[in-house]
Amino acid sequence: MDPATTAALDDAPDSPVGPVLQKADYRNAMSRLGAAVNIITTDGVAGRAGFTASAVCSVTDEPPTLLVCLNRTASVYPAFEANGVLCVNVLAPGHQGLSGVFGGKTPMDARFAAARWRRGLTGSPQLEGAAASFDCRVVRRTSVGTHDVLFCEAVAITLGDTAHGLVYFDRRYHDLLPAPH
Ligand SMILES: NC(=O)c1ccc[n+]([C@@H]2O[C@H](COP(=O)([O-])OP(=O)(O)OC[C@H]3O[C@@H](n4cnc5c(N)ncnc54)[C@H](O)[C@@H]3O)[C@@H](O)[C@H]2O)c1
Ligand SMILES: Cc1cc2c(cc1C)N(C[C@H](O)[C@H](O)[C@H](O)COP(=O)(O)O)c1[nH]c(=O)[nH]c(=O)c1N2
Repeated sequence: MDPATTAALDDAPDSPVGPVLQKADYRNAMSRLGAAVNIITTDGVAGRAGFTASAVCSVTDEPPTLLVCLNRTASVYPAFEANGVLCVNVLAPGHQGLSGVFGGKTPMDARFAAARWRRGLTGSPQLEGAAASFDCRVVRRTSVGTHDVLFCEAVAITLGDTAHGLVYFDRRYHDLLPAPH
């Protein structure tokens, strides 16, 4: 393995399990793993909440299920835990600013004031102009390290007008525009 491209390793001789990766090495490498950007919303007994997430992927289409990874230290965590429903809103070009607003620290009312929303079947807010929205019930959850992995079964789907998207890669946003035919 090329040392220049290998993550810095802690090869302390007393380590019984071999090399230990540093968190920064993991994050640097993950910054090369481009991902769609999503705003995950919920509403219910614990109130309305939303956050930006790139740790989202498809699990199975029978039943239609996605997973969402949520840091348990996030201010939105209690709302997502109690409500049991959420909407995965896939962002489109032009949503970079909105992603920042939902990416932390901004008060919840100010986050939702930054865009227009509809109420989905589960009651979760659906973003107008999203590339796609998956209105879901959380059917299972498991904790791994700092995060909960939420398994979310879609009960309704809304598809945007055009196939376009927003990707987070190398710690920056990149528009994905329709290819010319
Ligand atoms: N999965 C996540 O929780 C996640 C993903 C992306 C960004 N973020 C947060 O957004 C902020 C900016 O991130 P950035 O991408 O510009 O730079 P960064 O150096 O913090 O992260 C680089 C990459 O590492 C991964 N990552 C970052 N924090 C993580 C975490 N706590 N758990 C698991 N994976 C994580 C993501 O893939 C991210 O794109 C940071 O505060 C970061 O923690 C969190
Ligand atoms: C591009 C990008 C991508 C992600 C995030 C941020 C950004 C900018 N954040 C962080 C998350 O949005 C943030 O912690 C929440 O908004 C909660 O912040 P507060 O605790 O409310 O300030 C994030 N958090 C998380 O738990 N899972 C994820 O997949 C992501 N992905």
